[in-house]
Amino acid sequence: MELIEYPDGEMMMIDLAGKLASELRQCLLNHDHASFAVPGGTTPGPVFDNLCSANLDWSRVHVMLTDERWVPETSERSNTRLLRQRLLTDRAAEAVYVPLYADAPTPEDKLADLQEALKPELPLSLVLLGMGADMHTASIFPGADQLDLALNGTDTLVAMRAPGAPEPRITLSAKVLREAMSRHIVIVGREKREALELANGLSPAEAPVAAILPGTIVHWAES
Ligand SMILES: O=C1O[C@H](COP(=O)(O)O)[C@@H](O)[C@H](O)[C@H]1O
Repeated sequence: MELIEYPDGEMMMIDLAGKLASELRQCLLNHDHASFAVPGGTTPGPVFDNLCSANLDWSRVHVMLTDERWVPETSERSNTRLLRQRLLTDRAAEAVYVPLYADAPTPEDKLADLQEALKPELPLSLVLLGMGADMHTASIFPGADQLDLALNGTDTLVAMRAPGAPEPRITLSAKVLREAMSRHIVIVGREKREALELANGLSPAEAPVAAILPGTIVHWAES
């Protein structure tokens, strides 16, 4: 893992958006499209605000989430809602959106269909991830019912429930995240920095983020 420390969060979000844009441009030079997975939650909004106006051929960028909470887009908890409001706007409105949610009572109802739709996107070109203070990344949570499948299985997507997650989740598996061509994590705050350092010495079963740290660039700012 490589750790980049920034003097402040605003600078980090601008710099990281620039790095992601330049990786996407580079990828589009050599491929017909780029598959780009991004997190939800509270952290990535400002990265999206800076990235959505980047000058690149967004019509050849396929954007998807690393994980989704199984709630409709009308919910404040919907990661898709965040993505539509903050990333798939301005120039990035031209991007192709690959959904990780469909209207059905449980993620298991749509798992096979969503997984099928992801096939042409693999391996992912570029992944941006978040991390919780409990050391989960995407929706791979410690103590989750399908943790072993998400960490060690060969499926692309895993549906799961976890003590730390208020609703059912669907998540890209550790295998898909590890096989991505390029991987970044963005975190803010002392608590998450300490969690990251702790995770570095733990097993993925204890600290799921540890499963994808090797080869990952972590971007951190204190506030
Ligand atoms: O629930 C989630 O949590 C993680 C971390 O979120 P944050 O609010 O602490 O930044 C996020 O990366 C993931 O996509 C999301 O579904």
